[in-house]
Amino acid sequence: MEKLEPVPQPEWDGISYPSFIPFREKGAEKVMQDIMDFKSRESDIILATHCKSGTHWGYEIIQMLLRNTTELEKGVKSNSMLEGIGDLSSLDSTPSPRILDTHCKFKYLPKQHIEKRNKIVHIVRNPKDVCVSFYHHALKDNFINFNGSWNDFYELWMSGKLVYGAWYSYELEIEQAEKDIPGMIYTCFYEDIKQEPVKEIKKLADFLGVECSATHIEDVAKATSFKNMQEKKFDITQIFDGKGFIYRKGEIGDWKNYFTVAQNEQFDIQFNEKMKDSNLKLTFA
Ligand SMILES: Nc1ncnc2c1ncn2[C@@H]1O[C@H](COP(=O)(O)OS(=O)(=O)O)[C@@H](OP(=O)(O)O)[C@H]1O
Repeated sequence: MEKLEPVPQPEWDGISYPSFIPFREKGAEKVMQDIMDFKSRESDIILATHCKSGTHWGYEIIQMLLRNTTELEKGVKSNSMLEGIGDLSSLDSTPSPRILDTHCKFKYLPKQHIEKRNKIVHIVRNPKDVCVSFYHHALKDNFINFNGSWNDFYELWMSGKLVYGAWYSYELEIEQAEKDIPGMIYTCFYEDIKQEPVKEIKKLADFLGVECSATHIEDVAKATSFKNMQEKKFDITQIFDGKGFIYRKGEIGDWKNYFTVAQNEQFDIQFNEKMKDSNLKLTFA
């Protein structure tokens, strides 16, 4: 594959962001302040994820539950990402309930949404698989300043300097918020949804306050299977090699195909140190 020229990455508050975030056009301060000042509706759902944790998947499950449909949303999910939309007032015309997704840390979420205790769905994924998924994304899409090998990417991850900040700080911050404001955030795990989609989608429906039949839940699980989404969803990177990067593999444990024994040991040491006060129960299968 032809190598891409690196592009400069915008920064704000010590964190770098992908080049498609409209920092250059609007100014970083304005983009982030607009998110924090965003006027929330009671019915808004924020889908909060660190990158590559299953955002597109979660988005489709939520929209199917809320809209009582099994149709995948048309097109690329780009008009719901808080930091990706240049002009947030464009969301004024989106009918309720709106699903708004973001990879920004909890402290940058819309203040009103938090004050009103509106719902937040948070998906966590084994960070080793997140790292591998991120690596593939970075290779195909020049949204971060990366042009290297797996080992280079692994080092970048370990340095905590990837876009949106370190996985650890993201997850620890949202875990703390979940403790501080009980009932507002629903945390689910990529691996659980993959292994028991019907059970997990039912739990999500309960959190969202959506009543639906067992048949509908089963249909949503089928419609949002990796195979169906990979086949039917348009992925902008299909222009690169026909495969895209959003619906790449959709598996648990792909990290084992990339991490060396030494990298895995080093990762575990960092993970155990950073997460020593966390109660997150992750699956490292
Ligand atoms: N339906 C379904 N089932 C299982 N897995 C799925 C599904 N849809 C997307 N994916 C996988 O999620 C990974 C992409 O995560 P995100 O959507 O969060 O990416 S992004 O940060 O918004 O770019 C990416 O993971 P990898 O395949 O490991 O790269 C996707 O394949």
